Amino acid sequence: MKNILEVSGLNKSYKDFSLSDVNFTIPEGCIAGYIGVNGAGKTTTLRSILGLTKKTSGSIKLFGLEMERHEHELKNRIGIVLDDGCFYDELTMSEMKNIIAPAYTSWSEQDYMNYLSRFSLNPKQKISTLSKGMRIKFALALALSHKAELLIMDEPTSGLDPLIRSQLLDILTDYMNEGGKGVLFSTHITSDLDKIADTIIMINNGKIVFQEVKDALLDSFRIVKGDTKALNEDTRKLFLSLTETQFGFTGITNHTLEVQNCMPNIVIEKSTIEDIMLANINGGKE
Ligand SMILES: Nc1ncnc2c1ncn2[C@@H]1O[C@H](COP(=O)(O)OP(=O)(O)OP(=O)(O)O)[C@@H](O)[C@H]1O
Repeated sequence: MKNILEVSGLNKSYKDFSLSDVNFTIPEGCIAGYIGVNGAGKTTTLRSILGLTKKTSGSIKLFGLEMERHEHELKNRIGIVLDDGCFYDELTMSEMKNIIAPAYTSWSEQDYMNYLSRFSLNPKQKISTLSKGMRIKFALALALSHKAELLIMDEPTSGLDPLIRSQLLDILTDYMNEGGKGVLFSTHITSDLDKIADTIIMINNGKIVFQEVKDALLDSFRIVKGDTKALNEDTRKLFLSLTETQFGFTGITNHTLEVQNCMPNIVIEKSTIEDIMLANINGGKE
């Protein structure tokens, strides 16, 4: 399978924060969820990929081509939805579109009009009067109207109501069904990824913690509940994170079989992506 995006050895240093040796790939046909808590380095990664932030070192390849050497051609093939929007507030959506569309060689006015209608957006409305959800829909309409093969979206669902979030997820599903596409979607609302992501990439404190196929990831971690008497020096080591109260313990493990074998009277439940993300931060074990 071809890789749509390859990030290798990406480093970026600010005064108080560094992205350190960030590596991940997005193969064709993959929706990758890029997760991490506030300040983990998601936006810095996405902006570095897009050349909006100057990286310290590393290689970004899109469709097998180096971003630095083929920036103009490659940007034509990417749809971008950033949380700050980068729009001129005093313009209408139609005027803003007239500035953006000529930058793309494969702009489709028909697709654009279809998306505006699907999103119930009026092209004559001023950008300053758009709600947050409307701004994101407008950014998405622009991103999807030039036959982009990779969509890069920074927190597209944050601040959106459940109805708009669910519409966005439907649109991404339709987009992927066209074939040959990829999506990199940063978020801390991990429940959206339960529905649509194929791969989960987690970043914490500027470092990649894991890149895993979502189903395999969800399969490998389990929540375990039981009496604290079952905890001892050895069994504690089987957990990434543990919470203990007077009523018992709750832990998250990726050693489920061992836990089952050596801990009696426990309850084992499935974990969510959020449980796994938090365990990888709070547990601190690698
Ligand atoms: N231009 C900058 N100059 C200095 N530090 C910066 C700059 N941009 C970001 N940072 C710092 O880099 C760190 C990572 O920020 P970043 O925006 O990448 O995180 P994030 O994971 O996207 O967080 P959030 O979910 O809150 O958007 C933060 O500590 C932030 O303060």
